[in-house]
Amino acid sequence: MKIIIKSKASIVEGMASTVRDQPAVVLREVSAGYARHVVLHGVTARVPAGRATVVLGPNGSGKTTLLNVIAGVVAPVAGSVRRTSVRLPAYVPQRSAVADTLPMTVRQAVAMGRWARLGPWRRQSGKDREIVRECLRRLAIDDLAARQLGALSGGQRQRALVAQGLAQRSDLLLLDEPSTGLDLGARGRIADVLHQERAAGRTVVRTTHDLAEALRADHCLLLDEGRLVAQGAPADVLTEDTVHAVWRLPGRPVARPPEMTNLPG
Ligand SMILES: Nc1ncnc2c1ncn2[C@@H]1O[C@H](COP(=O)(O)OP(=O)(O)OP(=O)(O)O)[C@@H](O)[C@H]1O
Repeated sequence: MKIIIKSKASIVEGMASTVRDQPAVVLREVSAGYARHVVLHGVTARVPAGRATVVLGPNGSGKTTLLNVIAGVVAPVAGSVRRTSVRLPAYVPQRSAVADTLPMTVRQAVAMGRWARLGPWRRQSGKDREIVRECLRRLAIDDLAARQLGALSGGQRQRALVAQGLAQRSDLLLLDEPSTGLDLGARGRIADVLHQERAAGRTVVRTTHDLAEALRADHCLLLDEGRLVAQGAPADVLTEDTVHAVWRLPGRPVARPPEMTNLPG
């Protein structure tokens, strides 16, 4: 294992075993954004299969955009994205991205996770209904199943969105800040569920602002101003120096954030 941090035109390489795992997603020189606004610049990264990966970076660094690119919601303007998963990824957006006014119950919202698998008449089978019940149970929201989604608290709604993601039964689960703003109980519940998904061999990728949570993941992608500045085992990537540099924290003599120019694999 090694990590190298140099200044401009430098290399930050977390040579953890995770980077040698089979990839679930490979991005090569990806640039992407919205209309004429390019947000990601030449991102080359790997997401190891069957592992938990966190995407970190300051506000506006491009975490959601990267997740959108992996999900296929945003197409790159340059570079390539290769997903090895057979199924479409399950994407759990930030709850602020979901309208409060959606006229549906929690059960209906979770059942939407089955839509891609339903037949032409969108009729749920007994198995679909069982999967929905199971996902409601796993997120401890079965007692809220008949409530309107818009009438829930932020934390309850977040759990409903995660349940919808699980209901898709994808082998690649993408979550945008699933724990932000949640109380300890809700965070713990979501952490447990994601841990179980990973233990079942699924690939879990989530964005977060929580360093402690990030350090518990297997793999970390660190973004700064739309560029990948480090990837590897979280303990190797999230060193004090790197964190101070990327988040521009005061009290450290780091002139500028490191820039990744070379990647393993
Ligand atoms: N739909 C959009 N249209 C135009 N620009 C967008 C859109 N979504 C995001 N952006 C811009 O892209 C840049 C990166 O945003 P993104 O949401 O990917 O960052 P982030 O790292 O997830 O931020 P945060 O930590 O605040 O959630 C920002 O400058 C943002 O204003």
